[in-house]
Amino acid sequence: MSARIIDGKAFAAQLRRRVAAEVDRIRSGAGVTPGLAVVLVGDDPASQVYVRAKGRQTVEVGMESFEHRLPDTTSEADLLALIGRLNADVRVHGILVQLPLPPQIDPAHVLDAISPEKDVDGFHVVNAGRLSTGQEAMVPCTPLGCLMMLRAELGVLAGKRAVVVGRSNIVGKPMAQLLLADDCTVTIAHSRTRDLRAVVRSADIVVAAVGRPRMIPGDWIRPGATVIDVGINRIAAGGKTRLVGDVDYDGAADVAGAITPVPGGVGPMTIACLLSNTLTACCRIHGLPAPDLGNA
Ligand SMILES: NC(=O)C1=CN([C@@H]2O[C@H](COP(=O)(O)OP(=O)(O)OC[C@H]3O[C@@H](n4cnc5c(N)ncnc54)[C@H](OP(=O)(O)O)[C@@H]3O)[C@@H](O)[C@H]2O)C=CC1
Ligand SMILES: Nc1nc(=O)c2c([nH]1)NC[C@@H]1CN(c3ccc(C(=O)N[C@@H](CCC(=O)O)C(=O)O)cc3)C=[N+]21
Ligand SMILES: [Mg+2]
Repeated sequence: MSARIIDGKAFAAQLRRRVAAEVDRIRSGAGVTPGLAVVLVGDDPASQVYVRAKGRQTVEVGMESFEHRLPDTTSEADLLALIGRLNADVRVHGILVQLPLPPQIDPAHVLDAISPEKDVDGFHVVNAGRLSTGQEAMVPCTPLGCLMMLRAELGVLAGKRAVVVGRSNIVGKPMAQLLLADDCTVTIAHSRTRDLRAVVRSADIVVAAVGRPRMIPGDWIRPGATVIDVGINRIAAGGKTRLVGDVDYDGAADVAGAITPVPGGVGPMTIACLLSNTLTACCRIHGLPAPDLGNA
């Protein structure tokens, strides 16, 4: 079998067009322009690439973009003070502090300081709690993007056996919550899981969020399964570098029913969902009906 390729770039472009249309609508209707503030501490090259892409796409959908670049010597107190100002700024509806942060800053303190209603990453404990108890939440962008692609690929997810490999607070755990909310039978695997091969082999849906290049070989995949590869791993390739996922793409594409490529899969959807979350946050803050763009 040869898997369908789930085109995350095309999905993301389509979601951005819908966001742009809604931004237009609330600007002319309510006189409100959604604004997203992105904070980058330090000069990690990968983070700079993401932050630049976010800023550009924010402007492209008609939102206001506020970028704050701080030196990697920034103190936690100074970063918390900036977050306080962004929380109070009525032009700002979404706040994202790019991770990872330099070692003198405790990410938990930072995520805690962001007003939950402006927490477009969905990393605040209030949003994690709201998601896991089935209340209206800001949903983390990466799992939300994965869910949207899975729904588009499979239709109803109820009853599917889903295996999420990875249990981080930003990807694995919220991904499992979203699949559970869509009535999947969910297994969360991690570094202490016994016989990972057999666990993965049982899945109709595999979401890989580990951070180990091609750790999941094709022969672990159940024939016809849908594979969502969250991993973004930069590896050396003939003097240059390239990105690969957590799944061996070539091997898995022979057996899977459908698979996301890396790059061009989950990554672009993550940024599109960030824009969608900013629109949602803006609508909730201003008491406007939030459009349903496939949100959880
Ligand atoms: N496309 C996108 O938009 C995004 C991509 N990513 C990418 O996704 C990947 C995961 O990110 P993140 O969740 O932040 O990573 P973390 O490092 O926070 O978590 C990795 C998880 O993988 C588990 N793990 C590690 N080794 C194994 C193993 N041998 N077998 C099974 N499980 C294992 C860990 O288990 P344990 O808990 O036991 O240690 C942990 O739960 C990375 O490649 C990252 O770059 C991340 C965010 C967004
Ligand atoms: N507060 C915070 N929120 C995040 O959502 C967040 C973060 N910190 N820190 C880092 C991770 C990682 N992440 C990615 C986003 C887009 C791509 C993406 O668009 N990738 C392209 C390739 C980009 C390239 O070529 O490098 C693709 O997969 O096609 C990847 C990774 C968001 N993260
Ligand atoms: Mg995210």
